[in-house]
Amino acid sequence: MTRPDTSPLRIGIAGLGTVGAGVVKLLAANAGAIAARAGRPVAVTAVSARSRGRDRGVDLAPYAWEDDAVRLAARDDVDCVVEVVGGSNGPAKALVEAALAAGKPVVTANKALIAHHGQALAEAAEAAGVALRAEAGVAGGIPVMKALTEGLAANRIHRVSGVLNGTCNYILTEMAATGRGYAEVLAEAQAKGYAEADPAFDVGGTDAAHKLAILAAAAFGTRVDFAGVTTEGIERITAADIETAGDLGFAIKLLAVARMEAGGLEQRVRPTMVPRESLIGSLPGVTNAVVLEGDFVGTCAFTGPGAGEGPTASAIVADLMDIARGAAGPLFAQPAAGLRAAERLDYSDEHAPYYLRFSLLDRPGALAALASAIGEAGVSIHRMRQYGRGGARAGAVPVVIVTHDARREMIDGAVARIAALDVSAAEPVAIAIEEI
Ligand SMILES: NC(=O)C1=CN([C@@H]2O[C@H](COP(=O)(O)OP(=O)(O)OC[C@H]3O[C@@H](n4cnc5c(N)ncnc54)[C@H](O)[C@@H]3O)[C@@H](O)[C@H]2O)C=CC1
Ligand SMILES: N[C@@H](CC=O)C(=O)O
Ligand code: NA
Repeated sequence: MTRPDTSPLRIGIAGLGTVGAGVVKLLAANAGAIAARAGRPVAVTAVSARSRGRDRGVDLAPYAWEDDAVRLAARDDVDCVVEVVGGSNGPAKALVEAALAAGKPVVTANKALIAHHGQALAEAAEAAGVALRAEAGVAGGIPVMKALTEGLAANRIHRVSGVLNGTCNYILTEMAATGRGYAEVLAEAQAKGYAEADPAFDVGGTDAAHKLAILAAAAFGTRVDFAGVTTEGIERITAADIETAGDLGFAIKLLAVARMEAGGLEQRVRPTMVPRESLIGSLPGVTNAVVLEGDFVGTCAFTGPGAGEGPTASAIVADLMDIARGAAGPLFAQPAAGLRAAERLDYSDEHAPYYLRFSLLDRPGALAALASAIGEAGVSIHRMRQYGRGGARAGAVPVVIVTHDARREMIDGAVARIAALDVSAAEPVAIAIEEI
């Protein structure tokens, strides 16, 4: 029997923002427990960021500095690289490729990188015989990649769903709780370190789509198909939509769903109204949820913080500890070469009730024109409510409709007809309702 390696695992960290600084702090704060559990110390030796002098609340004096992050890969005192720079190309990709080529394991929080280049990078890691791990990149502190790679690995998973973007959940719940506006709450999420460098990735749904595509690959044994995710963000959701949803017993969530049916893969991210008291409907603040449905285990639900310094650092250090133990499993729960290409499922027949919000000029006949446009699109109305004057535009009145089950293309048809009416004062909003 060979003796276990008890020498320190020496880490080079690229990026010292919210996540990188969190990793430095966590490795220092819990060094003893980490060494005991991993069987050897995990110690930072070198770091890189854009600015050396910035105050990050951590003392960088003990660590070697590299201006060029990619050089971390070549350092003799770095055994393992942590990439927390961000971005699907540029220095993040160059560094990860250089580290793997040098036979060094990599831990990253960069879901954009993995969603775009995960297949090639995982194959490069396997060719080099080293680990590439990205737990922090998917639902932050929730150990969901580990669940798929280890605890649930014996199951065929047929559905993955949940809330995968902390910033959006923070915005939606703060707006609901405080009545504050979208822009103010988004700025607060940025200040707390939850948002991406470009928050359009959060509110536009792209970040959740990156994570969903990675989860789907690990859950279903398919290659990452980020381009196959139908994505819609929360940018057009207003405080009035959130309040009306509440009146109807619902909460609006940015729901991500991937499911495998008869070999076909559906992946979608969209604002959805879900029952307010449900697991998903009641998620507060930056909390994420991932629900995995397996053939033998049944349904497992995980909730926890999806973003922020501490939770993200927690996930990165857990990956580092697996590497220190020599026990890091494959990125996508199986060797990347064995992943099959995903066939996209045609789900155009899927029905759901929808919440529709229109803004109509307050004129005689406006409501009748709206109702007949909806009827012509083949959509049947379940409930309708007209609010008093005082819509976003002077002289405009918000009208909310809940439909019976309808296909999305029927809803899109109704929305297009109504948007073209001369009494329509603003672009309509359509949100699916799911009784999850
Ligand atoms: N903030 C969060 O809660 C979470 C972030 N992530 C991911 O973690 C990564 C980092 O995110 P944050 O720490 O929030 O970003 P951040 O913007 O706070 O930090 C980025 C760091 O990278 C450095 N950097 C930029 N260009 C560089 C270059 N060319 N060479 C070396 N360093 C460079 C910056 O100086 C900064 O220190 C991203 O991929 C993000 O998507 C993942 C999960 C949660
Ligand atoms: N911007 C992301 C950060 C974690 O992945 C989020 O808000 O969830
Ligand atoms: Na995670």
